[in-house]
Amino acid sequence: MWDSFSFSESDHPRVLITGGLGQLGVGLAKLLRKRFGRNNVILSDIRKPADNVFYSGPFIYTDILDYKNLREIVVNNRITWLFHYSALLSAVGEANVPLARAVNITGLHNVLDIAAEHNLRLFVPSTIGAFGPTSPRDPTPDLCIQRPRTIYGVSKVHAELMGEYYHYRYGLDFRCLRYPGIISADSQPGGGTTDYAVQIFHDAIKTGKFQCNLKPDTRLPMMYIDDCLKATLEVMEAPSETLSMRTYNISAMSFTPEELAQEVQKHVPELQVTYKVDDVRQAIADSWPMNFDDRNARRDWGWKHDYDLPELVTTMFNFLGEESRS
Ligand SMILES: NC(=O)c1ccc[n+]([C@@H]2O[C@H](COP(=O)([O-])OP(=O)(O)OC[C@H]3O[C@@H](n4cnc5c(N)ncnc54)[C@H](O)[C@@H]3O)[C@@H](O)[C@H]2O)c1
Ligand SMILES: C[C@@H](O)[C@H](N)C(=O)O
Repeated sequence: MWDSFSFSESDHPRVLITGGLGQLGVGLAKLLRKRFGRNNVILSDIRKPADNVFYSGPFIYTDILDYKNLREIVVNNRITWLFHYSALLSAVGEANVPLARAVNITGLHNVLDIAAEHNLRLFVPSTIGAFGPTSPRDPTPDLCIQRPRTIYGVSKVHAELMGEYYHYRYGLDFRCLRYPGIISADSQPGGGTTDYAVQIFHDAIKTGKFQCNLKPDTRLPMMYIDDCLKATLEVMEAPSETLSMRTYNISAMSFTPEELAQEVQKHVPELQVTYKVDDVRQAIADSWPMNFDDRNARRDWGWKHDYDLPELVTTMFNFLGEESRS
């Protein structure tokens, strides 16, 4: 269906993004299309895309739980790189453990087997949620105890270990980054513990009131979406021999709701913040890293973030302010 790409585009990887209609996938597709050509990047999901997404480049229905459907798409489109974004995040995962187990674990098995069979370069994101209460939390290094207490975290540790196992056992080119909580202006988070840090911007603009579901002093690692997507492309393009590991922490900033609210109030001084703690999310956040040690990523493939907290907040308001004026 998408075979009419130009000659120069044929030198590039042929990319498939699974779970691409969530918070991160559309932005990733935009970045990759700029780099590799519009028709070389196929966005996929089980949901119906909005018009602007559908018309911005190739989109296809892909259910990662349907092994044959996934394999057919990889074969028919001659996919060479796969970004596996489908998942149920931490809070929605706790609300539906059987579905999270299916999507995050069985789905990953399908993706791994197809990637190994067709010699794909495979990116699977992991998360700060892959650590737990017995991990060192301030800071959390790449290699330490990982005993998460959510199905999301358990499935992500499983993904890290399975990907690395397939790499060493079968030569699969598996690459994995542990993302912090990601903050974006033009896409909504999909039900995680860090969602408050996106919601505060929308509520500040719309109502001037924000009710936070975590305690004011809950410190978590966070990152602006542009940094996250830049890191993802960089680690996929890094020469294999520069990667001393296959799973890396990446970090940009760490803050508490109180610190974020203070920075937001520099732009919206009238913002009123109240706290109504969600026990499930609070317990999850209390077991996660407070600061992330990403020295190995910085050393091996030159990772460097661009956005700190003030820069992030200014960028979010510039974007949302423009949107509300248009
Ligand atoms: N957003 C963050 O803060 C963050 C942080 C760390 C890691 N990550 C990881 O990055 C990836 C993308 O995150 P996101 O925030 O865009 O997630 P999201 O929840 O917003 O989107 C996930 C997508 O997966 C799709 N999906 C669910 N079941 C599926 C199935 N059976 N087949 C195909 N697709 C299916 C959903 O429809 C959804 O569009 C995830 O793996 C997530 O764990 C995200
Ligand atoms: C941190 C991350 O994996 C996701 N945003 C969550 O809170 O579940």
